[in-house]
Amino acid sequence: MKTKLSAENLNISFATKQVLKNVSVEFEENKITALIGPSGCGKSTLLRSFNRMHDLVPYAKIQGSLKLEDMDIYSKNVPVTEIRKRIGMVFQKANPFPKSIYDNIAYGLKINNLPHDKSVIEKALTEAFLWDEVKDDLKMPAHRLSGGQQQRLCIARAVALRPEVILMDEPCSALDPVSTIKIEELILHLKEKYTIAIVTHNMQQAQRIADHTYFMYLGEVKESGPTQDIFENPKHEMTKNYINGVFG
Ligand SMILES: Nc1ncnc2c1ncn2[C@@H]1O[C@H](COP(=O)(O)OP(=O)(O)OP(=O)(O)O)[C@@H](O)[C@H]1O
Repeated sequence: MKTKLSAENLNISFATKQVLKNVSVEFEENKITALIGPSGCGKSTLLRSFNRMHDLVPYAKIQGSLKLEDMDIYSKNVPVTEIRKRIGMVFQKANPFPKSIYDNIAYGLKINNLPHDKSVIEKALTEAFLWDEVKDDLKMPAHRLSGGQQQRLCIARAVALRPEVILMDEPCSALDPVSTIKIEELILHLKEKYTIAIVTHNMQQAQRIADHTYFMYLGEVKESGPTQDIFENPKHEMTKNYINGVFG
């Protein structure tokens, strides 16, 4: 097993509020790792720190080591554009650009000086299980797609840049059950090529797709392990209570 992405002794504060406390996590290559825990425990803050989304928050203080393989994600020598090319991100609410389906994919390729001919667009849309549904409407504004299709478009946009890691922050929480299952099938397919970290509130989802799970509480990692162990045999009472819905 190879560790693709890691955080070691990570502490993050926003002004005087400490949000992450000595967090250490490892995401293995070609695996899906779920981050679970009650609202406000710091899951999104952790995920976002991996592609430097807090850079523009002047009162954010980040201490500790974050690495993509051996590369220090916060090194002054590494441009943030390179990080975001290698570590893609998909958000809770699909956020397509106000452009056509085709241009949603082409735009990111163009600004990264990558080929953006139709075959590349087709490949990304195929990889995101969307091509067959949109191939005759590539010039249609992306916002006319359904929510689930928009989310798959955002995934296509991320995979078009050939990242190594895809971070997903509750990618299905705004979707109906059928669209959710489609995205889960897609995520399972994507792990053959990419390393995936996903924040989810959906315990069934974590069990259906994640190889490994971290349970967080009040800014700390309380327990981690193979997903099946976490759900069937949690070591801590708190993990047990959370996954059984005693609190959330
Ligand atoms: N940019 C920011 N400025 C100030 N506080 C922030 C910022 N981002 C996050 N926080 C705070 O950090 C804490 C953790 O938030 P975070 O979104 O990481 O939690 P979460 O576990 O993902 O929650 P949820 O499951 O509800 O999305 C919260 O108290 C939140 O208000």
